[in-house]
Amino acid sequence: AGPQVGAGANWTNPGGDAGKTHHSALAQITPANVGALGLAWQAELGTMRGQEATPVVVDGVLYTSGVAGRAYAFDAASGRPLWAFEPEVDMQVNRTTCCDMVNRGVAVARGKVFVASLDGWMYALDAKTGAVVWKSDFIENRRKGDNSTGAPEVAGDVVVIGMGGAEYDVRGYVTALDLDTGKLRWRWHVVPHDPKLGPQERPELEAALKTWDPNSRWDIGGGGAPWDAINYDPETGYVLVGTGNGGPYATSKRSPAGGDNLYLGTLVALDPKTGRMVWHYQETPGDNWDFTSTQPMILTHLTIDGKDRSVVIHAPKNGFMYVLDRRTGELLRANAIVRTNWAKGIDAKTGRPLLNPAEADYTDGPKIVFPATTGARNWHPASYDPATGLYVGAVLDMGNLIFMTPGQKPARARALNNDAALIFTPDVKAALDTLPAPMAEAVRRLPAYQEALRDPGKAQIRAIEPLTGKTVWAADTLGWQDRGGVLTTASGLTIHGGVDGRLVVRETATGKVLKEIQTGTPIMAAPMTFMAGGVQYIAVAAGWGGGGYPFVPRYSAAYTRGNMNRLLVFRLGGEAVPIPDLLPPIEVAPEPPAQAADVTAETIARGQGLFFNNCAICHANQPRSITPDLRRMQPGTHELFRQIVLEGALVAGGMPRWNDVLTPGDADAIHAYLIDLQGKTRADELAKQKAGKPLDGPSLTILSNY
Ligand SMILES: O=C(O)c1cc(C(=O)O)c2c(n1)C(=O)C(=O)c1cc(C(=O)O)[nH]c1-2
Ligand SMILES: [Ca+2]
Repeated sequence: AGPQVGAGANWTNPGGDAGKTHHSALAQITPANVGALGLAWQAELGTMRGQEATPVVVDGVLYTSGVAGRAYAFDAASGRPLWAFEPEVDMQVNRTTCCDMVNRGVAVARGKVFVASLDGWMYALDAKTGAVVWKSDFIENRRKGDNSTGAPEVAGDVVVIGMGGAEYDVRGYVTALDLDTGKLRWRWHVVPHDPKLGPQERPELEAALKTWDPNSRWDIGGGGAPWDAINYDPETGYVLVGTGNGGPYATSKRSPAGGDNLYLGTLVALDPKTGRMVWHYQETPGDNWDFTSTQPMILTHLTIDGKDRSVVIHAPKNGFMYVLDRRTGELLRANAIVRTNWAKGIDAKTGRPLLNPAEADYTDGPKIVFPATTGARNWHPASYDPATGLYVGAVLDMGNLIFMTPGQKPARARALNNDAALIFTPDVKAALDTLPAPMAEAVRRLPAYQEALRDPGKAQIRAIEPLTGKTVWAADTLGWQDRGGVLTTASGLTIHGGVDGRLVVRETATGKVLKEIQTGTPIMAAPMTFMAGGVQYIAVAAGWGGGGYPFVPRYSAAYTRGNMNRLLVFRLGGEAVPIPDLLPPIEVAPEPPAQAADVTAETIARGQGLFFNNCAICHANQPRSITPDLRRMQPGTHELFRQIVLEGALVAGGMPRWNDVLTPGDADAIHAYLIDLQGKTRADELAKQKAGKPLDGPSLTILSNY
């Protein structure tokens, strides 16, 4: 492939073109006529979980994926459904999914559509019928918390897929399966295994081992899960992979003697024939902060110091924007795009960050670290527009308070082992009152606390010069949970969504808004564009979810109108989008049943501990959460509580069974805690109702663990 041209009539993979630039060469829709943009067709996806996939269009057929690895095919012009596929998913996997049941897209090649299910099976479907041609289990160790949310990537005659679970107990890897048969061709592990178990699988892992304490927490797995970005680069023939964060989070727990802990937080180039590593560049040596490098990559050409260079542009979670030579991994540029206090910069000579442990190592006490674990960037695809030279994407300039409990704990199988608590800077001030007094005092003394008060954070759609990191324009979104994917077109348009349900069209050069369409469903996924029957269309998946999904922001259409997941397709001269009705006001929590006779204050306290250890990552107990608000359980749910928690009575709906870790006594203690909480919630809400106040006040503090 030569210089970047962008996608044409077809949009052949979720990134659009071979470089995954999310840029289109199409120009039928222009700044002059975009005022006439309206709905061409829509498809309801029958779920209220998140949508993150960018659709693919090949010769008039639109293929895409949805919740837990469902796949769909539509006639791209008319929206006529051609087929739909729903994998049989073992919902026990939800015990180790940090960030909802999302899926980021399909691959299409050789008459087949490839999609990976949440529980780690690759499905090759007949592109014409949706029938399963083969399926292949790509999880290495089913006793661990491995799962899958990413899109498969075709590289020659293999399909490559990553996995997730680095907040739990996994050792990360990518897997290559034979395109025609699904047979395992190779696997590349991100981090070494316990050296006591014998030689490493590959020479590059023997090299990596030298950067780990021999007494690392191998039992927890080390992490590194490459859960999103994988790019096959036809120009070099390499597969580029962005690897994930360390597990547990803190280096001092994971690898007590320190070290870079290769290949965490790294871009690696692999040979797709063998899986052998060709080069690597570690963006976050010795990751402490869930700084994954799994964020989407863009492959293009840039003129640097007068020379044309084949580059990868990468802005991972850690707050820097990197430009690397994609043949060699040589660092060409690195600039901070947000506040970063974990590193003072990147040394251009060595390519290494200038680490700042005084401000960011939380081994001996709480720290406020910029950026937050949510990342300066996350999975939301950005776009590179070659005409203006602008990288346009969602950027979050925010930090978090991070702290951990002292000492080492035993690993818990298929459970959270990240061992760090997080409070985002917009909530830090309010949250200090809930912390033990000495910790709150320590936080108040941090220089970064003043910074958090001065500017708790902002989320923006920004246009950035990749070589300088300089922002050319920025548009505020509604809050840190309002982040979205971006499309640019050769006609000078930038298109993105908002979680309040708007589709926004801007002028790429200036950011000026040219058109807004209210859809009534939150839009986080990236819009894409294609031609069918001589007409240019713009398609986007709509639905709130992903990391932090149980905390539905008040400003999102998920909160005000439900979260009716849809695929929305637009064209010039289209119609108004049908908008879902407003939800009725929240009702007072129903009266809970009486506590069992033997319940004491200790039972309730024990139940609360168990709840926060096992349940709270999904059940945030927020009004209008996607997972049930357990302060509002109906009598029937209370009656079935043990069956639901221990026997899997609601497993089909996504609620796993827990009888392997919780005893009936534990389940009863959790129930006692929830009955107590429901009673208090009801009393509080009755008082509010009496005072004529709304029941859903300002958003509660977010204490996240992902
Ligand atoms: O470490 C991991 O294995 C892992 C997996 C995932 C995922 O698979 O979605 C996310 C993260 N980490 C993560 O740190 C993160 O911020 C995140 C956001 C999202 C999302 O879909 O919104 N997924 C994930
Ligand atoms: Ca993670």
